[in-house]
Amino acid sequence: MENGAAQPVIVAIDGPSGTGKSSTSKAVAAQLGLSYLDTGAQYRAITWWMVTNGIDIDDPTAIAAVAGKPEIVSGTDPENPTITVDGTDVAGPIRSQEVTSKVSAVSAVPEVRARITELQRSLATSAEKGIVVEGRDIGTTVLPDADLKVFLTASPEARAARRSGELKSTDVQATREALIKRDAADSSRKTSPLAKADDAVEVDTTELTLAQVIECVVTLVEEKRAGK
Ligand SMILES: Nc1ncnc2c1ncn2[C@@H]1O[C@H](COP(=O)(O)OP(=O)(O)OP(=O)(O)O)[C@@H](O)[C@H]1O
Ligand SMILES: Nc1ccn([C@@H]2O[C@H](COP(=O)(O)O)[C@@H](O)[C@H]2O)c(=O)n1
Repeated sequence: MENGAAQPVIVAIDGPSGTGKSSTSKAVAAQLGLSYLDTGAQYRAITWWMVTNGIDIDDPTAIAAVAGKPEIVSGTDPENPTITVDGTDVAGPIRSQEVTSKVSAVSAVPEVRARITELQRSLATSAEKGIVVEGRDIGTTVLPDADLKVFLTASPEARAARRSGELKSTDVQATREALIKRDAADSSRKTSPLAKADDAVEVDTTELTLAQVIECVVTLVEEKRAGK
């Protein structure tokens, strides 16, 4: 560019539950001065709205009929990501066990995905310096032209141990089963399933510390920017 300013860079980070997408994406965005978008939080927010408004989660037609109603707003500062529904801060409630157990059913409804995908694209294109967007279908569907695509993986055992530590739960086996069940639902849905894009760089984080994963992704972004 003429004034020497860096071009905005779009980074897509996908992968199954508990692979470190949120922790990594937030830190990479903060280090590089980019915006950050947690797309899982958006699907959780619309699920929270459905539950709060008594919509039958087992009825995709009922979900589709109201998918356009809630106004979901995501704040994209990696130091302070926010999420509101119709003006209410839902950052806490969207992490409830009830929302976690229902989000895969809601996110499988095509009308929900169309609505949320539109929001995601609009936030990505308006991020002045660029953005790190994390989810399940970012590299394959939402932002197929992203400058860098990363697909994080980790063994179910490592992911369950991490998640149990976070939730202060001692039942690692139950956590492992819940993760596997959610991944299976997210991977088998018809519309934009959880999948690795053909041109994504796969990073197995099982034996890596969070700091090592962050460093790896920052290096990948810097290499892209340098045209390597
Ligand atoms: N490489 C790592 N080593 C150890 N712990 C990690 C690593 N990466 C992430 N964690 C921890 O694992 C937990 C899950 O990480 P995180 O929420 O970032 O995963 P996620 O892929 O975004 O999960 P989900 O899709 O379910 O939201 C967090 O407590 C985080 O601190
Ligand atoms: N791009 C995405 C992101 C998320 N989902 C759905 O949301 C659920 C919650 O995601 P978390 O990352 O917050 O755990 C996830 O299980 C998916 O059902 C999605 O479909 N697409």
